[in-house]
Amino acid sequence: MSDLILFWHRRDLRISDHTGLAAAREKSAKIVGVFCLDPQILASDDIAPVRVKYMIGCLQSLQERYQQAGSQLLILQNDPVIAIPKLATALKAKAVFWNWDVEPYSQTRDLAVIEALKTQGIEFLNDNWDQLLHSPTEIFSGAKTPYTVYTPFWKNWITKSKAKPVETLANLENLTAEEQEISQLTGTINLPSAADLGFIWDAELIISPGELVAQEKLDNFAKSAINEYQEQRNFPAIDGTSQLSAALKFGVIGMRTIWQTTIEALANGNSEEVNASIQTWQKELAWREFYQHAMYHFPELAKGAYRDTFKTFPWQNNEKYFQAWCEGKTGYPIVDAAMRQLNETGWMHNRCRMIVASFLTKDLIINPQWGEKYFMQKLIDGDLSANNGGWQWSASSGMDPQPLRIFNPASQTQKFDAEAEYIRQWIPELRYVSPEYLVTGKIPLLDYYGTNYQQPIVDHKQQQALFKQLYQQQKVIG
Ligand SMILES: Cc1cc2nc3c(=O)[nH]c(=O)nc-3n(C[C@H](O)[C@H](O)[C@H](O)COP(=O)(O)OP(=O)(O)OC[C@H]3O[C@@H](n4cnc5c(N)ncnc54)[C@H](O)[C@@H]3O)c2cc1C
Repeated sequence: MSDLILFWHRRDLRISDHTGLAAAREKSAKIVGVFCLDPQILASDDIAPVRVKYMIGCLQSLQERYQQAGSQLLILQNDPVIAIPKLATALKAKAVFWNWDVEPYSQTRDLAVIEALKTQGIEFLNDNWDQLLHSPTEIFSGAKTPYTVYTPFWKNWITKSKAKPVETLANLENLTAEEQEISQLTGTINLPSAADLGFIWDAELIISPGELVAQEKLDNFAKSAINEYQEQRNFPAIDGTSQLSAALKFGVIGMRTIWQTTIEALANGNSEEVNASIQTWQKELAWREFYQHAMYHFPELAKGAYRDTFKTFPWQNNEKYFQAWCEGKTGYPIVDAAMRQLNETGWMHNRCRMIVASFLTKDLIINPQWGEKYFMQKLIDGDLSANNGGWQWSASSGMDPQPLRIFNPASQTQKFDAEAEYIRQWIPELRYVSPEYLVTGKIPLLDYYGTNYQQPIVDHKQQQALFKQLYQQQKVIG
């Protein structure tokens, strides 16, 4: 009989193209998966019910995938620092394997698990960076320091050779009947629903869970939309992007598989435009890695502004404005449409994420951390590194060298939603207002009476002048 290896899944809910599982499979055929519902994570105040529902769906699919491979995925609901070593000890596991993560909480927790395993004499392997093409310990500047600017990071990152997808887990041995009983006595449970955990999301998921769905999504994207990505990705009324962010957040698809798809697409690309489009998409994948590396090297990013000027910025933090922003009732149609898309579906188009983040910070002069947290409370793909990176970029508080980027909601709409299709989709009360008013945001007074739509809560021109003034003062103080 083979030695038992427990594989602890966290943000890698699949069995295909999985480097940690492949490493475990080289050692033994007896691999049993385990996922621990961590009460500390579930109790934090930035969890989106839609994200939990998606995750539970992915766990269900992972259970099926394990069964097909001949084994199973066990579920625990307890502090992993206690529960994982306890289960491994009870089952006399030879080793516990998992993939390493960049987030500060994960790293502290994992070190505690390692200590507990060591005291039990159980082996562990945790140095796989499955969710990245290149680990944060691989990419450094000429001065051997981590990059703080994206473009030089990309130039270096793209030159590094990338691993091929690894084989899907198969032909496994399962626990014996006796071991099954022991695992139950040690606290394994049936997979609960999101509602059982107290997270209610009644609407249909905008993105179906599971690795087979994610693979299909990738295949469909690679068949057509990737070829026009550069052109189409900025228009929120068009399905021009992959919508793979939730799958990537939970590791429902492997990064090597995604990369390989882009290489094949480039090989089949029949024009310079098509190849430029594919490379633009590759650059987005590199943004994801850049922000994860940044979080690993500068964990203080999770706590607030990176730039000194913004560490003590006099944010006005008007609660009524914040509420209006959250509810999509600012009177700025593009901002409101985007916030309503987020509230109703748990997803928002990237262009709109940038617009609403700029609006919250530069027009409403509200601390970006408020917006960052609200996004985490709503997004199906909410991810600490990407979300923090996006907010710091938009607020000008991050590592980006171009500090004052202020989006004008009207000109953004004219460029990216010129027919106001997106606005009319998400703001039903504006459906019958002429697009020419919606794109400028200058809606005739008469239309407000007919629609009940909110008049603008602030004046963009005035607010951007105020923001610039505060910024200049702050620079002098700083
Ligand atoms: C304020 C703000 C907050 C954001 N919060 C998140 C978040 O919580 N989770 C998240 O995954 N993305 C976040 N993003 C990045 C981006 O908006 C989403 O990744 C993208 O909209 C997801 O759609 P897609 O999968 O169709 O992307 P595509 O355009 O198809 O891109 C492919 C993949 O590349 C990655 N990616 C693309 N753009 C970025 C980016 N700017 N930064 C990091 N990774 C990127 C994502 O994993 C994405 O799935 C945020 C952006 C901003 C401006």
